[in-house]
Amino acid sequence: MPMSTHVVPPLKDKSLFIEAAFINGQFVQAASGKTFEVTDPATNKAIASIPELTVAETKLAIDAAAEAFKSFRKTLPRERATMLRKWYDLVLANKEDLATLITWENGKPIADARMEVSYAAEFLQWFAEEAPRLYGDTIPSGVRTNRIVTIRQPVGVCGLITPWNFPSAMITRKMGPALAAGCTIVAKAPAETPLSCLALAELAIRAGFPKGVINIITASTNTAVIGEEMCTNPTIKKLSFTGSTNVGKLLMKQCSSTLKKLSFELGGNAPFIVFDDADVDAAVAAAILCKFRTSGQTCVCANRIYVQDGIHDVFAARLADGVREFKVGGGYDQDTTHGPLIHDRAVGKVHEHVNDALAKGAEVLVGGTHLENLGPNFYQPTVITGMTKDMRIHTEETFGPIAGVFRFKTEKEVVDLANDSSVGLAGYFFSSDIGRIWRVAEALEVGMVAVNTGIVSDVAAPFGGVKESGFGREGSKYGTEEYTVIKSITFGGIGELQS
Ligand SMILES: NC(=O)c1ccc[n+]([C@@H]2O[C@H](COP(=O)([O-])OP(=O)(O)OC[C@H]3O[C@@H](n4cnc5c(N)ncnc54)[C@H](O)[C@@H]3O)[C@@H](O)[C@H]2O)c1
Ligand SMILES: O=CCCC(=O)O
Repeated sequence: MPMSTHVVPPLKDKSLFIEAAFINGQFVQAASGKTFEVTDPATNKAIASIPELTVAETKLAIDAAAEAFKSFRKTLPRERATMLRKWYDLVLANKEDLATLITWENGKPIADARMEVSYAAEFLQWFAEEAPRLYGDTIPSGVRTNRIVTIRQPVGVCGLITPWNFPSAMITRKMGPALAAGCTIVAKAPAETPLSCLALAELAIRAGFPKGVINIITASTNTAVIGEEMCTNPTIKKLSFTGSTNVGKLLMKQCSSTLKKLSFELGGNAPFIVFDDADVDAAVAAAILCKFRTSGQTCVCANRIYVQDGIHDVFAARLADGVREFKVGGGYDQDTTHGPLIHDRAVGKVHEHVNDALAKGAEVLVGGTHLENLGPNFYQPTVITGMTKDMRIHTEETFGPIAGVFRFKTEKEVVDLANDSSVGLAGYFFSSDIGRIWRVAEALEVGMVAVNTGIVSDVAAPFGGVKESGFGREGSKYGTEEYTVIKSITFGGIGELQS
C-alpha cells in the first residue's frame, strides 16, 4: 500500500497508519485511483489520502461479507469470543498509537483520546463475554402435545455507518455485538476520521477474524450513493446507523425497500436540570463534564441547562468560573483541556447559536468568540445566561461548547420544558429528594436518565433514545439482540408417557 507523504505522528507501529479501504481481507485502493483528503481539525492541513470508493466497490464488499457469513455464522460462540477478546487485548496494547490517530483526525485532547480507546476496547471485551450467552427460551405451549423453544440466530450481513465524534468507540460499539452474534460486516468509515477505523481493522486481522468478515468502505463525495446501496442492497439484512436525525430519516426511507432490521442512534438535545435541593458544587462539576466533553460534540452532551430560581445565580457564576479554567489548544499539548471543533461548519453553527441567543436578550458570562488565533476551528467554551425557549439552543442540538443556562421555578414547569423536544436521548438532573428523583426520572421523555451524575456512558448500560433520537440499544445485555433474530421451533406429537 502506498505510504503518505504527510508527516505521520510518531506511531510506535507505523503499519497502523493506513491509507486504503479494506475488502475481503485486503487493504485496497479505489479502482478509479481517486482519493479524498483527511485533515487535522487543529490546522486544517491534509494528513492522509484515502480511497474514494464507488457503489461497484461497495457491492464487492457486500458480496465478500455474504460469502464469509456462510462459514462465520457456524463458528462456535466461544471461538468468536476468543477473537473478540484477542482484538480487545491488541487495542489496549496499541492504545497510545490509536489515541494518537484519534487526536490527529478528530482533534480531541490526547487524554480524551486515550479514554476513548479504553471505552472502545471495553465494547470488544463486553461482547466477547456476551457471545457465549446468546440464550433462547423454552415456552409452555398452548397445545398439549407440543413443546416450543426459541433460538437466536445471526441476522446476516450488517451495514454499519458511524460518525466522526468517537472515531473508535462508535465503531466497536456496533462491531462487537455484530461479531459476537456471528454476523459479518460492511462498515462505512466516517470521511472525517477513517484512520482509526482502518487501524482497528488491521488489529482485527491480527486477532484472527477470517477474510470477508469485516470490510471497511471509505468515501467522501460518494457517501450518499454508497449509503443508498447499503440501504437498498437485499444482501444486507441489517443497518445500524449513528449520526444525525435527518440522515437517519433518509436511511430509514431507503431501507424500507428491503425491510431491513434497523438500529438508529440519532441526535440529542439533552436537558440538564439542577433543582434547589441539589449539591451545587457537584452539579457544576457534572455540568462541566457533561456539556464540554469532546468540546460539546457528543450526542449526550447537555444542550439545555435548567437551573431553579433559588440557586440559579450561584450555579451560573461557578459554572463560568470553571470554564475560565479551561486551556483550549492543540490536542497533543499535554495541558490542553479542550481541542478544536471538527470543521468550519461546526464553528459556524456554534457561532450562529450564540448570536441568536444574544439577539434575543441572553448574556455571555464567558466566551462567545471564535479563537482564530489558535486555528480555524477553535471556539472559546462559552456560558450564556438569560436563555429562553424561543432561542435556537432550546430546539436544536448545538453540538459545540456552548452552555446555555435557563432559569425555572417549578418541577412541573421544567419537566414540560425538558420534554418540549422532538428528540429524547439523554436527560440529567440533580436533586437530593428521593420522591422528586423518582417522579422526574419517570417523567423525562428520554432513553437514558442520569441522576446526580453527568456521565451516562457505560458499556454495561443500554445506550439509545426515544422519539426522533431513534431506536435500538447499544452496549449492555441488550446489544446483541440488535444483531440476532429469534426463531421459534415447535416440536409436535409429544403425547403422554408410554406405559
Ligand atoms: N445517538 C448516538 O448514539 C449518537 C452518537 C454520536 C453522534 N450522534 C449524532 O450524530 C450527529 C453528528 O454527526 P454528523 O454531523 O457527522 O452526522 P451525519 O448524520 O451527518 O453523519 C453521520 C455519518 O453518516 C454518514 N452519512 C451522511 N450522509 C449519509 C448518507 N446520505 N448516506 C449514508 N451515510 C451518510 C457520514 O459520512 C457519517 O459517517 C449529531 O446529531 C449527534 O447527536 C448520535
Ligand atoms: O456521541 C455519542 C456517544 C458518546 C458516548 O457513548 O458517550
